[in-house]
Amino acid sequence: MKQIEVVAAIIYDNEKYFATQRGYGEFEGLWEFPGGKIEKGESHENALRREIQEELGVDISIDGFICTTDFDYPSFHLTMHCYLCTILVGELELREHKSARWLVLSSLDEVMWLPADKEIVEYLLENRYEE
Ligand SMILES: Nc1nc2c([nH]c(=O)n2[C@@H]2O[C@H](COP(=O)(O)OP(=O)(O)OP(=O)(O)O)[C@@H](O)[C@H]2O)c(=O)[nH]1
Repeated sequence: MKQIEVVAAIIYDNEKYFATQRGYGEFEGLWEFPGGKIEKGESHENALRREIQEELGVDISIDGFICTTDFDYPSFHLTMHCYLCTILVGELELREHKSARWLVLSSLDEVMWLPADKEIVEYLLENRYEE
């Protein structure tokens, strides 16, 4: 089966987490943590900084590793590495997503997450990551 390796940013500010809604493709309308595929030879950190700059127009600080999750979609196997991040420079701008929300922990379940992200949300709820 096809393997996809992705990095995702759990962007945190003032007790809220930044969730984005996919604007195109098979999973349009579902919510995710921004990020994307790691290119050949690229480090997780560089991939994450590049993707977040491309998608949201901001520079981030990567403050810690949260977890890696694996998920079997019908047509590919996903490995996703999640990092706790904060915004360093820039104003958030939705260049690819159709919508975004800052969610406190208790409202993380108010949006329809991509299937692979449910485990991440549970992990955040259990571990209560903070700056
Ligand atoms: N960025 C991101 N991707 C996720 C998450 N959860 C999850 O299942 N994915 C899946 O991981 C895959 C890769 O993400 P991507 O953003 O690079 O995908 P894409 O299809 O838009 O890539 P493309 O822009 O190269 O076409 C997608 O199939 C996406 O649905 C998540 O929280 N963040």
